[in-house]
Amino acid sequence: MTVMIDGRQTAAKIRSELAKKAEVLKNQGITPCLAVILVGDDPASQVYVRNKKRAAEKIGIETKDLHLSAQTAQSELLELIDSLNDDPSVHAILVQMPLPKHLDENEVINAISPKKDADGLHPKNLGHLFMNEPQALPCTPRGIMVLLAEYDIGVAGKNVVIIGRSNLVGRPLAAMMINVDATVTVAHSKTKNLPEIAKNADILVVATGRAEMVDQSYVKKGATVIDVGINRLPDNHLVGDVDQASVTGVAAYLTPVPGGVGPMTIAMLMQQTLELAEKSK
Ligand SMILES: Nc1nc(=O)c2c([nH]1)NC[C@@H]1CN(c3ccc(C(=O)N[C@@H](CCC(=O)O)C(=O)O)cc3)C=[N+]21
Repeated sequence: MTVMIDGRQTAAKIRSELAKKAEVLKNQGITPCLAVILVGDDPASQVYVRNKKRAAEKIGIETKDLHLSAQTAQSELLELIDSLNDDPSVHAILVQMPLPKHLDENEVINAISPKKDADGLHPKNLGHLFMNEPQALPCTPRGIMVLLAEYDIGVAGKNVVIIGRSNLVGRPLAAMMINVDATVTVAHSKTKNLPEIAKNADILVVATGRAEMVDQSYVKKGATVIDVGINRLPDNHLVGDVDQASVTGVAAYLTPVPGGVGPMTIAMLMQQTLELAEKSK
């Protein structure tokens, strides 16, 4: 029997708590505000940005939409970030990734004030995370930790295998897992004997960006499988990085795509915006 983890429901519950928190802040004269910078016209990015905006509106978080052309120069983007850093009405800044090739993502993340780092990706915040004194946290890994807690899936002492070592997901998730006493393996495209290593996992997190690459040969009976992938197929339907049909019946818990980690990412972004607004007092 495989329990499907309901990210939509968990995210909805969190959002309704956040709406109350936003109300409290407003009564204190603070209107929480998230600035979202989107460079270029990637259709997937536009969908995410729209989802973020809708979630923010419902909670009572203001958003500032800054849509720049795909040809925007690095200097222009950095100037925009500087002006948002200096704008007291803005509490959180997110630059939608990936950026067009001619732009330097790391330099852009570095330019965001750590105090307004909606994504928790600034090196200072990543450093705090690695020292187990977390400040702003990356939203997708944080959403995964909250989902596991919500379903009472313990992490301490468990073998956690993370496939994928991105700055957005794999690396910060490894730190979060270490901080709660998991035994962590980070696997990636150069890893040898990947199915064998994955099969050691009590909790397997798949964040490779390769549609349905993980099937039941990677999964230990009774494991928890977290699917971080969002892949749009040519026929326009959405699949994860896990072959869900193959893994169903083997895993004890599985996150679906859509409706798993994705909605949690957005809920965590909203939570962080409120936390940053609160700290700005
Ligand atoms: N600076 C930055 N921060 C991010 O957090 C960030 C980013 N860049 N770039 C891209 C990834 C991806 N991401 C998602 C957010 C929501 C859904 C989401 O809402 N997914 C829905 C379905 C969405 C759909 O229908 O396309 C679901 O899984 O149920 C998915 C993916 C945030 N990311």
